[in-house]
Amino acid sequence: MHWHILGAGAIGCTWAVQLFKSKHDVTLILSSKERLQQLCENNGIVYESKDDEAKAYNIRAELAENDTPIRNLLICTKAYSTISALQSVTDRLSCDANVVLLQNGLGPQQDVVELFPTLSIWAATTTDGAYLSAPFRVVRAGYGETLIGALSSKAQQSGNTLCLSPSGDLTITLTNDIEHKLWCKVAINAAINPLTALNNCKNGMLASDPELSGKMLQVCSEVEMIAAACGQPLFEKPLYEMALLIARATAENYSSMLQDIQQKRPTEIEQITGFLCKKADNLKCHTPENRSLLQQVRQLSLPH
Ligand SMILES: NC(=O)C1=CN([C@@H]2O[C@H](COP(=O)(O)OP(=O)(O)OC[C@H]3O[C@@H](n4cnc5c(N)ncnc54)[C@H](OP(=O)(O)O)[C@@H]3O)[C@@H](O)[C@H]2O)C=CC1
Ligand SMILES: CC(C)(CO)C(=O)C(=O)O
Repeated sequence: MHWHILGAGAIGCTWAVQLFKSKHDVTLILSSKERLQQLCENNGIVYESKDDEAKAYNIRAELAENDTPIRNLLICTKAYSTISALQSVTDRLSCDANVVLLQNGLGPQQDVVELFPTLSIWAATTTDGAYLSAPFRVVRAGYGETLIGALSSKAQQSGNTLCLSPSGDLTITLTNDIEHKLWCKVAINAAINPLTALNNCKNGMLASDPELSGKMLQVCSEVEMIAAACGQPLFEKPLYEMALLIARATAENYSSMLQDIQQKRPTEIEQITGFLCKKADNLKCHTPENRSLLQQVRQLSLPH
């Protein structure tokens, strides 16, 4: 199976290597000639993990302007780039193409389904962890699970025909309720990411500092109210208990939002808290804690 991957960051490089190792044909679609040159100088993607020493994988790459058809596309950009990334290659998609969106946050996935109603759109959410130690040098930091499910009606009608597994060290599970899984992930990210970003602290502090735990409790109650009003009840346990569990399990981690701010990159705040606040506005729900976090993180986030 031939997979094109748009977004050769930490997650895109991880997937490229794992699909390549599982004998899929893989082509990266890069954003510029400079990035093609970088990949070439790197001798491909260098991948390392606790089980594998650093090793280079010679993975093919091209620009969006190339005109070969795309049958399977995985988009692993940040959520704010999903739509423009997809638009850069839409004229190359074959009529039966599968498009998989692997991003944190919510909003772009639904926008893509609306903008491209005839495409077979899938969404994915992952608890894997990876980071780049340099361009195209990826370190697999955590082994989690990736849930994938059909989002558009065309994907739903096609059944579970997505050919992604077996895919090396990735644990991939198909789900028929991906929207709910995306809501659960966005709720956890809304509980943890803005507070750690604004307080410049590791995730564990949200569980150990009573003042921060109190704020997280308020954030969680508002998020639960919005989710319920949108017909998306979250976990069996209260969101606050789930967020505390995850903050403790990832106590030594810096959230992705804090890392984005520290490294002067745009954040995904609009697709996390921004998405929830927009829903709250439409439903006339009062969500002062999330609104305040949204405004404060906006001030620290670089525009994209
Ligand atoms: N890293 C992790 O451990 C986890 C990440 N996630 C989520 O996965 C998603 C991806 O994260 P991550 O890999 O860390 O992000 P990165 O920022 O590392 O990678 C994003 C990549 O997308 C590329 N890109 C953006 N627009 C385009 C375009 N139009 N054409 C080609 N390439 C493009 C960027 O390349 P360029 O710089 O050349 O523009 C960049 O390399 C995010 O939503 C994140 O929240 C979820 C769980 C864990
Ligand atoms: C779960 C959490 C908060 C772990 O750091 C995360 O997904 C993130 O940082 O974006």
